Amino acid sequence: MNLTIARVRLTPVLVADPPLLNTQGVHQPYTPRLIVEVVTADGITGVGETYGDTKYLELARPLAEKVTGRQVSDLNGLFLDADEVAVDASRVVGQADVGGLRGVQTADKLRLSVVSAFEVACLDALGKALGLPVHALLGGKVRDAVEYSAYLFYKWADHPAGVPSERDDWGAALDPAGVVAQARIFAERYGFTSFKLKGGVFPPEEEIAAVRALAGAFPGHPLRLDPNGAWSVETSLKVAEELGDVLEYLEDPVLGTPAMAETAARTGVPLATNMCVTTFAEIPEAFTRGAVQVVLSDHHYWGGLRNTQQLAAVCRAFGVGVSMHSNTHLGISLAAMTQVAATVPDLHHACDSHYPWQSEDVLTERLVFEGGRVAVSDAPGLGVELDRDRLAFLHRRWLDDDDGALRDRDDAAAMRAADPAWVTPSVPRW
Ligand SMILES: O=C([O-])C(=O)C[C@H](O)[C@@H](O)C(=O)[O-]
Ligand SMILES: [Mg+2]
Repeated sequence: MNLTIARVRLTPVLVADPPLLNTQGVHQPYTPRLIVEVVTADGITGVGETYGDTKYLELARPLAEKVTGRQVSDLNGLFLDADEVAVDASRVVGQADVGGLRGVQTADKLRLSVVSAFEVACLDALGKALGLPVHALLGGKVRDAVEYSAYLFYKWADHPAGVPSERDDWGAALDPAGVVAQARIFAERYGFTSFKLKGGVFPPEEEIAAVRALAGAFPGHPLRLDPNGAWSVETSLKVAEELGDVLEYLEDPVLGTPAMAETAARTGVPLATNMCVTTFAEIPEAFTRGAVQVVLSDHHYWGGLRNTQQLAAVCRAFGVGVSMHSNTHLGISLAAMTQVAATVPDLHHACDSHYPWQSEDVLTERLVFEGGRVAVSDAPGLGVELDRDRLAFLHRRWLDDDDGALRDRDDAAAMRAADPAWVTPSVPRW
């Protein structure tokens, strides 16, 4: 068996995204993703996926050259290669990813976000070569299905008039009744039993009312609210007091570890994060100060599936819970999330997934949620197959975006299509 990486194919794509609102603005009608394929000398292809914005592509290209010739089993070597890829300082100095929705931006985090897709692709290829599922390469599954939560968004019915986009059938959700209606669709279509509302869009009283309405419609179900750091400590404490009886956790109510620590010290409501702890370097301060009770891992920026396992082990040592963050990903990443989540013993919260919002995919068969869960595939590798026609179609859309307006996610720019005066709000917004 020859496991040498003979070539790497990088395919940036643009996939349809509905008009989902967050504190920065609104999702653009198409969002960039990067599909990574590693092909072994024996012709086995492994697939991975990550963020597709230009700064990720810029690193993926030299990394693809560097790893050619390595074994797909040489995952540690892959990370050494990634360490050597130069990052343009202007990409990270003073930058925060997607206007701050995913925490600090550092050169290492950028590298990890890219190499994670290569790691997943290598594991997929290795699993296919050995006839083993990825979870077996990670030590074996401890569960047969992984639970996900419904990811509710405030949402317009359509993208602004005149902006090319794909229609979706979700309708608008701009008030408590709309949020509950959206949650019912999630429950009916996918069987989700826990619900996360992306907040930071409307004044906190309106979002409190929406969560109350959800609690009334789904009594006893776990609920979460995530304003992406849009609130002050005092506002966060008020929300915690008003919703403490129905919240599983509050996610990133305030920005930064000091403010999270202050909030955590003054409420019994657990705090979760995918913003103040997004790298190993941020763990010591946050954990010793008790700033977070749940870390939402994201295998893309934490640097792959094995780093996700390591993060879970560190969290276990500190008595901090672990779950998963998600962002406009396709089926390859959902399969990867499911494979690694299946191996994490203490996974006590349903994972986030944007997948139901992504009507387009690059797979021959979409992954399925049943009873809010994705079954853990035991097929070799990730257990997914690329649909080359779909991949080519979505790549063609990326190529056709010749002014590059959609190649870098910009929620504030998308908002300006509806409201030309929109500027990214400074935080705390409330
Ligand atoms: O949990 C989160 O904070 C996210 O998923 C961040 C994302 O960027 C989300 O807010 C979005 O896509 O609008
Ligand atoms: Mg979040």
